[in-house]
Amino acid sequence: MRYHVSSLSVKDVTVRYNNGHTAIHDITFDLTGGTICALLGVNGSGKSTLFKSIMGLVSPEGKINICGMPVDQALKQNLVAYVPQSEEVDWQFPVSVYDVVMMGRYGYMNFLRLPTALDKQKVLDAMERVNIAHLRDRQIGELSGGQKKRVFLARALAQESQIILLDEPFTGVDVTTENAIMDLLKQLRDEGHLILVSTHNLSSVPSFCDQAVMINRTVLAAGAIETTFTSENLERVFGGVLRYQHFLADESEQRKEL
Ligand SMILES: Nc1ncnc2c1ncn2[C@@H]1O[C@H](COP(=O)(O)OP(=O)(O)OP(=O)(O)O)[C@@H](O)[C@H]1O
Repeated sequence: MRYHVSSLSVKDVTVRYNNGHTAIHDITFDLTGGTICALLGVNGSGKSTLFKSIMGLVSPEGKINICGMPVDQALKQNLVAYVPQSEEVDWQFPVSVYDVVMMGRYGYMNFLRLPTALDKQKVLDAMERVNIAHLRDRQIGELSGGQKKRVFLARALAQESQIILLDEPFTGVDVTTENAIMDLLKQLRDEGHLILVSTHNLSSVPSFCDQAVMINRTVLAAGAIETTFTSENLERVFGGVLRYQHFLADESEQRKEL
């Protein structure tokens, strides 16, 4: 049982990569537990860079506070779990589904990494919760896109972190898996977790997210979904891309009427 109130505070965060490119600048927002927040922005707007900053994988200027602690301290306490974009994973790496989910328990083990009975039970529970227990001995490269996503979700569940970051969890998954992932995120939200999820699937955002942070290298809009997920803000963030989506929706409505 954890007694931390989960919170994430990002203040004036700027990331310059080694090639001199400023990927994000002056990003500021605050979130507290029991929420699902969508992180929205076009390709290259800096969503993954922001996740990497929160995970301590890049060193930003500015300040990130997790449950009242600096990033390195929060990571040592297993307070943040990360579900990466599929492109960032080496699927040829020879590990089984069970091995990947067990990685979520590494932060609880000593340097010998010998799992206890509790670690093994948590891994089994996590696999069952996302319905991949039957795949436990499969090599991760031998899975479908949706199954791969579930494996990394299970790793995050096994880690039992208060804060869960998901980078495009719906890319390449079918509608059934997408709904299953959304239901799981809602359950975790109701259990008090703080969930930050980047997605290009705008149509599902209002039905499962409570808040949104919209970025294009810096924050363009942030707040409750009712006040932030407006056509005006979406136009600012997505511009012509969104107009095209509307056009397609209108077209399919017309087809139904014929
Ligand atoms: N390691 C790197 N070195 C230099 N520039 C980088 C690096 N990683 C990302 N960038 C650049 O930083 C910017 C933001 O990239 P990032 O991957 O954070 O965007 P994103 O919003 O996650 O995009 P997408 O929706 O396509 O996944 C882009 O212009 C990208 O080219």
